[in-house]
Amino acid sequence: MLLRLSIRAYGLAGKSLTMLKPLGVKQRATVRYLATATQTAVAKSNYNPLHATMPPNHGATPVDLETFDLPKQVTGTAADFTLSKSMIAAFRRDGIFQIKLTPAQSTALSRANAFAKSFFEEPFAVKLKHVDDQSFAGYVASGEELTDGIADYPEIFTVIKDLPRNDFRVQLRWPCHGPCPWPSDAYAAAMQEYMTLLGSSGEKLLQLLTLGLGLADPHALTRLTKDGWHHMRVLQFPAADQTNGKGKSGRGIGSHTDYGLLVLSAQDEVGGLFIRRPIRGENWRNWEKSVAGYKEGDDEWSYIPPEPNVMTVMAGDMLQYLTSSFIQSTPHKVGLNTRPRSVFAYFHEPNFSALMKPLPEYAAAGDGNTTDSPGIHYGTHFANMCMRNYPERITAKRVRVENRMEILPSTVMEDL
Ligand SMILES: O=C(O)CCC(=O)C(=O)O
Ligand SMILES: [Fe+2]
Repeated sequence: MLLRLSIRAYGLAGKSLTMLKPLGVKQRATVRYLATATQTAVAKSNYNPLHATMPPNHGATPVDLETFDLPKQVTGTAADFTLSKSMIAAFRRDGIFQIKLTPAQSTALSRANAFAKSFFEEPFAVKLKHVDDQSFAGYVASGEELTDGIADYPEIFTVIKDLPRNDFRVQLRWPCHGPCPWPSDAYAAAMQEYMTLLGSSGEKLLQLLTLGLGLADPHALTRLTKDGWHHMRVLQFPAADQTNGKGKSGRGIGSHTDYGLLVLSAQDEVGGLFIRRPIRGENWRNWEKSVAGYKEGDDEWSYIPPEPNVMTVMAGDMLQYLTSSFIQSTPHKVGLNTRPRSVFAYFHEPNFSALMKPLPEYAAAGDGNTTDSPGIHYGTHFANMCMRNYPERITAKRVRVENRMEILPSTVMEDL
């Protein structure tokens, strides 16, 4: 059987090879389908129907990700160590991997999804009431969020730490701190239950990364997430022909990286997520220079087919900074499909006040960071990103009117 394949890893990008045998293994990320008649040959041997969910008009390669099952507890056994090494290898090879949802997470996700759907079905005027002028939490209309200055299409409900007005940080007018404008108590309970369950996966992943990275301090990563600034975006993308015409056609969200440690994302069966695998020579530092819009139009993207009962795990900017780019944050973008699509993206983050310093074991890895670097204040990075993405939101206006960004230096805590 003759298969024409093109290998896109590193120096071989774009070159095509002729192979005389079928692929005996699962189609891996290094192999790219060409839209030719020979594709049917692939289809016969290892056709994955999920690949066909890729949104139209995208030049990308569907990939099958490595999927891991998290242990009940991470205790440093040989099995934990092997798992941690495989996860780090997957991050460095693919920029992303999957973990299985636990039965409790699946149940909580279904419940949260029912609340999400019924809120998004409310009249626009009702949804618009759920915004907060201090926290950036709540409803984001389709076309309101900007990536690289261009409107994105999903409707979003953003869950940010729900702080009462008498919390000292709200009183002191810290940027992004305030209540979450929930549609109802039941909605809040469903979202918070799901986030708590994901939080425990996030902590296990950090414990595993600590093992796999060989960190001398077993708490080097988990101490950063004490009272972590975990948040979630409940997203609903319209079908490609149901947009308001504000952004680029076919685009759901422009290419970007996310800001903190880990992104755990559960998508429905429709499909739309593309990621950029680590490519030698490509580096970015989103905290210094925006990665928004990065190489959005080229073909070097991988399509992540929507597998049931898994979450994808991507790395955020702070994990990249801590490891001096040994693990890079994962550029990703979203395409609109022929049907509406829903996603829960959960962000496992450092404490807002935490000051990131390169991990000593990785500080000299050639990324220009040393343990003497002044470090990055996560809260400043997060607030900068909110101001960049929602410049016209009532919350951003209030930040500007009250000069709240100037408060940020006083929110830093060197030792958590
Ligand atoms: O739609 C997705 O799968 C990812 C969404 C995303 O990138 C985000 O919310 O930051
Ligand atoms: Fe994202």
